[in-house]
Amino acid sequence: MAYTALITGASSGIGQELAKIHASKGGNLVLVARNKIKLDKLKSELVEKYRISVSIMVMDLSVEGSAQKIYDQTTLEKIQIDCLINNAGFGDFGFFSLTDTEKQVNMINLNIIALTLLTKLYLKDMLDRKGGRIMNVASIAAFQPGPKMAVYSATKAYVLSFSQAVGNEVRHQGVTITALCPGATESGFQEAASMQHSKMFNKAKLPSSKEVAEYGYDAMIKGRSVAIPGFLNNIMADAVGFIPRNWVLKLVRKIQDAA
Ligand SMILES: NC(=O)C1=CN([C@@H]2O[C@H](COP(=O)(O)OP(=O)(O)OC[C@H]3O[C@@H](n4cnc5c(N)ncnc54)[C@H](OP(=O)(O)O)[C@@H]3O)[C@@H](O)[C@H]2O)C=CC1
Ligand SMILES: N[C@@H](C=O)C(=O)O
Repeated sequence: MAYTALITGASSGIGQELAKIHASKGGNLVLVARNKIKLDKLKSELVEKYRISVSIMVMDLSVEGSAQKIYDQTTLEKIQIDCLINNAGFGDFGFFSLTDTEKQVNMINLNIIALTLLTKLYLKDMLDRKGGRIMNVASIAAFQPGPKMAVYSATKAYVLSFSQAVGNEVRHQGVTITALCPGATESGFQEAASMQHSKMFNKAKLPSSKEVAEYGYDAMIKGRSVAIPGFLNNIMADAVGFIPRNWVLKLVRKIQDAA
């Protein structure tokens, strides 16, 4: 029986690439996002190429009750989710006092609430079966506070902390939880976060969504707790623990001011 992965945010970027990787290994898919056209296109491509089963669920995960609806649908269709990838997320660049309140709240609902509830719902079934893989997509932004992306960085710090803690709780029960912490990556993220002109994203060469997805998928299959693509991102994540906190804040602010 093919291994089924549910991937949120599969219509673009890292999530779309994760779907392609899983399909290439013969895995079935449940793809969740808001953009039906993109999901239908990806489904057709993957079914045609790999002869796998692909279900799509068009859902705004920032809306209350959406996680339960997804779980209820896969249960109704008797789709066993062997691998849950909570990838959907977005950022918002700017001073907190000036950002749009609704967008900030939606970010918390998506990046934290939906991720937490989907983990809660599917983890129970995985524990009952004594088997399963979960990947929660955090960020390198999780390792320190982020002036001018204060809420986003805080949501990713939650994802990292939550994933490591629950992963430890279930570590001998056949289920692993991996927190993927990418740095700036080529995807639709920068447009959604109003960072199209950010120097952070206009560097000569950013890793592609495909590269990040390949790294993350491999780490998830190996059951690694934290996966940080990129040598410099790993150095940064480790260094933060040794640098005085106010220095870290000043450094991040300097980077964001240049963004
Ligand atoms: N790119 C980067 O620099 C980095 C990204 N990340 C994280 O990686 C993850 C993937 O982002 P990335 O691929 O880069 O960006 P993209 O913008 O390309 O993809 C984001 C995905 O999330 C989905 N999504 C957004 N809002 C919602 C919503 N309300 N309900 C359901 N799905 C939603 C989008 O689909 P749709 O619009 O169809 O709903 C899309 O498929 C995010 O969690 C992001 O925080 C972490 C570090 C760096
Ligand atoms: N996309 C980046 C934010 O600026 C990140 O999440 O690291």
